[in-house]
Amino acid sequence: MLKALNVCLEVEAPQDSESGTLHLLREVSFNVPPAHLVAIVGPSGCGKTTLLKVITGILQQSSGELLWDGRNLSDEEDLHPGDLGYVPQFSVAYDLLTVEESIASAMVLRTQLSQTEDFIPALDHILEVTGLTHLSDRQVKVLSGGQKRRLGLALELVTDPCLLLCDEVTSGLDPKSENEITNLLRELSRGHPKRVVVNVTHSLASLDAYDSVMVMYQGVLTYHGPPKAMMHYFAAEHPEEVYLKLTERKAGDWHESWEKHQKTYYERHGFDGKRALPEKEAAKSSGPSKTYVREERTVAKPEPVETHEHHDLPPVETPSMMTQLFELLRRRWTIFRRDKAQVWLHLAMLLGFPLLVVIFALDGIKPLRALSTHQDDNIQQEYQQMKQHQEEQLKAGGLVSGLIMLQVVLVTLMASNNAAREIASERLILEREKLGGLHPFAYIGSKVIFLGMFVLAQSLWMGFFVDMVTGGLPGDLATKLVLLVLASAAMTSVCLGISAMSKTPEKATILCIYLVGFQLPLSGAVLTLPNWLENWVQPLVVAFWSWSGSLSSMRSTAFYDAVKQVTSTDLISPAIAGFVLFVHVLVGLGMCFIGVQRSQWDS
Ligand SMILES: Nc1ncnc2c1ncn2[C@@H]1O[C@H](COP(=O)(O)OP(=O)(O)OP(=O)(O)O)[C@@H](O)[C@H]1O
Repeated sequence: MLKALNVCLEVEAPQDSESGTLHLLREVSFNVPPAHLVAIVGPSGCGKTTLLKVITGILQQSSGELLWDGRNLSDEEDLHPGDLGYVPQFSVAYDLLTVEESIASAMVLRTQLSQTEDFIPALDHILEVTGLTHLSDRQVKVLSGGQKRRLGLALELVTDPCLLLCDEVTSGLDPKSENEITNLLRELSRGHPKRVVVNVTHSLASLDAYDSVMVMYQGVLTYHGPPKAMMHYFAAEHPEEVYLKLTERKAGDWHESWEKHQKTYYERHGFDGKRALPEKEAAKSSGPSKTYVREERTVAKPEPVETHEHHDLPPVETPSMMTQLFELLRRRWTIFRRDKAQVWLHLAMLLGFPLLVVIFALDGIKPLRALSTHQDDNIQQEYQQMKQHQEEQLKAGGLVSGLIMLQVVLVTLMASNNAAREIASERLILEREKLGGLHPFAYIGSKVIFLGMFVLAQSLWMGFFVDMVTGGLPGDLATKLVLLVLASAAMTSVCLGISAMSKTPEKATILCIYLVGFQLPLSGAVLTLPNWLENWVQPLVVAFWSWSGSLSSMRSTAFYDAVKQVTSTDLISPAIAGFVLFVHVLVGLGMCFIGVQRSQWDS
């Protein structure tokens, strides 16, 4: 049984509002007996979704209690992820996966069926009961609104939950489909002796199929009883008239009225967990409010519940973290492969950016090579010899510094492009999957491995290619490559952190673009910052560490002096630069962990 006792939810009102607090739910109390299908109806904005979110635990009530099967959900642990099914209003499937792939992925992430031979039959069964078999190989992006709602429901059926909460799963369907889905919800409510199915709906036409209806109005519960008795309670001829009746009184008055009648209605219809009263006795036992409610006509007797034979099985166990991680990686890779625009963009950047660096090097390769032949231990002598070629040397210094910086900036640009939207663009799916038992480390691990492949491919190819074409830039190649990889990893990690903390992909993208945009001017490679500012800014600038560490790796060559002539920014040793970049990676991962853990349903 699902029970609510005086559940209230208050939030801070917007600053310009007169009162300091908004009462989204006020003293909502109800009992929903087992094997029961209940509809929540009410005018838009009356708190239906909010009530569902409080039941799921997404929102925490300010006061009051919620009990499931006698267990207080506020004091004890939330429901087991396998016991709770929540179909939100929005689609929680990836556009580029097919219907079948989406359900199969939910099964792998939320159950241990993937290891067994029951996997395919279970998948086929879910497709069949939700009427999606003929759409199984269709991509989610081409589904209609109604079909997406069926899919949302199918994704929740993978764990056979005891408490199934649906937010407008029947909205946007044609009357036939709406009937089919309502009947399916009804059948599901009978499929387990303890199961409760709740559906928020705007459609008043098919209320008769529900065992009971809750009518919400401005955050209060104004009625909870059988659909036919609802018409009587509100003295309405048609269900639609109920909404009109609601506006005739204040929400508080409706609430008081219902408080007076709730007990009687519950006793009469057996919602208090006891047997329903015989009809005659029930009619005597309560008279609805004389002023607002007419004499009761025929009260719909709840249909005899046809409970399927069902053993009280423990909730479906969630799979191991590694299983989830590999499934997330597999799924991410499938989505990436199918997003042709992304694939081409990545290829263009991977191959085009190193070419861009090389184009800038073309003119300067000659003096660069000339300079490289003069390197030896006697730098002073070398310097004297080179004095006459002052101009070429300055050019070579500027070129070496510029080429290293250009590589770093382009690599960080690719990194931010890879990571900025990675989490923010799938936030709601992540929230749903977290509720379904997804381990945050499995999720973050899959992102680290997926983006790590780009980090390695982009930075190593950039480093090797430029080195190969220019005939070898000065300095130790291995050190330069490590610093380039670390620059890419640091920017990827920080941008992934920004993505995890941001409410929308747009916000994440803008922040990451700013971050990359400021790398060049703040690195000190072109203009030197004042000392007092440098100490504050430099620790945060990825490009500075990779650039200056790479230049320092040339310390034993004539290039170092040449470079020092074109910049007065202090250059940091490769070891320190590598360490600071590694710290950046850790900070980004920390942000990512905090952001992923944080609940962001309102994205
Ligand atoms: N976090 C919040 N802060 C402030 N107000 C909120 C918050 N969440 C919801 N609300 C407000 O609470 C009210 C109820 O919202 P809710 O989404 O529950 O309505 P609803 O009955 O489901 O509406 P609809 O039928 O249109 O989906 C709305 O006025 C909404 O603006």
